[in-house]
Amino acid sequence: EDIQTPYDIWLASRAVAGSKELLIPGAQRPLTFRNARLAYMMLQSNTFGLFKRLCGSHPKRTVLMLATHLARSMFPAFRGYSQALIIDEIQLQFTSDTFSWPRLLHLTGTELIRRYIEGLLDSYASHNENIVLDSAKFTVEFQQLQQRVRLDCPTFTDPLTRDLLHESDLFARSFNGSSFGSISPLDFLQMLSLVAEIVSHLFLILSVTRSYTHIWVLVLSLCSTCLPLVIPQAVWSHNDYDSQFTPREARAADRREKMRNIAFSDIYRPEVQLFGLQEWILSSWASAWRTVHDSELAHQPKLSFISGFSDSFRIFQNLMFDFQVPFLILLQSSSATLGSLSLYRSSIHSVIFSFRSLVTTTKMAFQSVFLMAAWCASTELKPKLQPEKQNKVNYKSESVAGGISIRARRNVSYTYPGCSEPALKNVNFDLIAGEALAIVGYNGSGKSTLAKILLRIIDFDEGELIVNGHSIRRYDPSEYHQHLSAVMQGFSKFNSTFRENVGVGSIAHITSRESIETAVNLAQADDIVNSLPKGLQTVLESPAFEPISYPGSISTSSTSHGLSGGEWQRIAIARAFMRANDPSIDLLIFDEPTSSLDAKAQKEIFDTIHRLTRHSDGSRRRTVIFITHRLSLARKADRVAMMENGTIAEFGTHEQLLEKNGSYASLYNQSV
Ligand SMILES: Nc1ncnc2c1ncn2[C@@H]1O[C@H](COP(=O)(O)OP(=O)(O)OP(=O)(O)O)[C@@H](O)[C@H]1O
Repeated sequence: EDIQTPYDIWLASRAVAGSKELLIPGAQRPLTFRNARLAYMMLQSNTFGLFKRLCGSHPKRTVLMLATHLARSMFPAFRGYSQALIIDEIQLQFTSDTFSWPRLLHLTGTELIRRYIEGLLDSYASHNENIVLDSAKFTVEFQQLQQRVRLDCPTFTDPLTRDLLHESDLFARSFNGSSFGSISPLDFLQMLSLVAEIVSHLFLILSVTRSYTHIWVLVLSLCSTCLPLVIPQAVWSHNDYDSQFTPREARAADRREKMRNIAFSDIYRPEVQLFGLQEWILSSWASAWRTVHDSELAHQPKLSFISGFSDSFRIFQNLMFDFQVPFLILLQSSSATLGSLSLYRSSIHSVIFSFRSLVTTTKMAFQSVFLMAAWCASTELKPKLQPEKQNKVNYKSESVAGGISIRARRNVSYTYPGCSEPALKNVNFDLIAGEALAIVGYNGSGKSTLAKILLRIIDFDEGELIVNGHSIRRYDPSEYHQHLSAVMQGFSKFNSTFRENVGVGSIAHITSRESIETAVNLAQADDIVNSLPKGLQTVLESPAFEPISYPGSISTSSTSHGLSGGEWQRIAIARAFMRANDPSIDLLIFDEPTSSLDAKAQKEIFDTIHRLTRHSDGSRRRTVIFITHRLSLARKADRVAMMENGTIAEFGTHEQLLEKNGSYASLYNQSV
């Protein structure tokens, strides 16, 4: 097997012995020799790089975190030892009749100061650790989001890629600890600390084992520790932010979720690519994250100089109550001191508990290695539509006058993944720059599929598509998208304000009220805006948005406003008009943009589209392709493509097709 990259390791770990099937995403990997070897390979080649990537913004603090983690793991042994010394001293004073209060106070005082310093160090270490972890959490979530908005639709259709992203998400989410357990690189840190704790205790145990009494204590301790294995586990207590959120923070938390939703949802992906929303999503998410994080920080325990005290008082508890009858009996018949026995016993307890934690943590870490592999591999994923560097050509607007020229050659065909029948087959046509093409045909005949291929949202399997003299595959999709505007059939309905729903059509102008109002006016949506309670600022209800509720989140259902299909359609048209008049736009594609509008509105919108495709002197400026079921609109186009069963059955002017007296003529005659 040639296993080298994190992707290879991840894929190999999903293999089911004796079967060709793969483990379902998120499934636990069995502990086999092969998986252990894979985990080792992953750790060896990627752990350092990953740590560097996640904690790279705080290198000094990370080193300090590692050091304090190790140092703190030795505190319990050190504490036990110093406690034993005090007990021995007191015992000696009692037995030798030299008891003195000042001596006792001196000893206790020294111990209190030691504990105070230890508490202070603890507090500083936690403070430092929080800073490093917060930054790692941000990085992991940011990179996850970045990778989502970077990838295109065809990349997501690959089932293996979907599984990879699923497991990579599990890894990213594990940083929050609460939902999936604490599987993360921190497990390795935890394992290191536990090993250090065990070693320090073992060292202590060995150094004080002096008599048979100690062996007895060892046996007794083992018994007393193993019996109550059912000791209630410490329960992770969540910080309850309920009612602590200010409205601004609640809005930020809400916005963070919305941006995540846009980045993750398949529904939004085409338009995220088409309108180049990547940067906007990332920056909006990052700023909302910071607002929420700042508020969470305000509720977290502060670095405190008094925290050392609380721990100091435990010494009294240990001194007074932590002795048991068997130990006292043993003590009577032995030369061992009370302090050494108490230390011995607590160390054995600690070793046993730490060992149990180590086993649990190691099991989790073993699983997390494969999720880590998924995360590392997912950051390397390449968008499928991205051309190889050596094949890439720059899109030149001025290369063809009057818009974009399109030639579909050699039987362009496309079959959706998982389908047996092609949705598009043997498509060939020529469109001169500046021409208007109407695509008509029955439902399911492949019109939208052809539009998506022309929009470079999906690829095609066979044939050749030449745009402005070059294969469409040679353009960087994001560059190509900057030269077109579109209304897609399944356009996005963002759970956001009316203004933002329109503004995303041109991110550069999203804050310009004037641009938005112009686009709204062109799409004849002014009346809708005027009827809304807060005008452009009204939050619209999106069927695609599923808000995740959490304490303090605002209820969007009570504040958002629903719209009709036709009203949403006007928003989509306004969105396309946001950039349609930009000089860089060469192609407009409208997939049934006015299907829900009345005849008058349809005509007016098409007049606007026609105006946008012409210079003021009437010369051609942009190519326009529109899909419509309304043949009275189609007849106004320069060319008409009649689609049937996934192919262009007839192509020509309206008059030519009528003359032909074929499918188009019969469809036309039925509709008038
Ligand atoms: N995502 C998809 N996965 C699998 N098959 C699909 C997908 N989208 C469309 N199809 C299939 O491809 C064929 C063409 O669909 P397409 O949406 O291009 O038709 P259309 O001509 O635009 O139809 P309509 O007039 O109803 O909008 C149909 O048979 C449809 O079922």
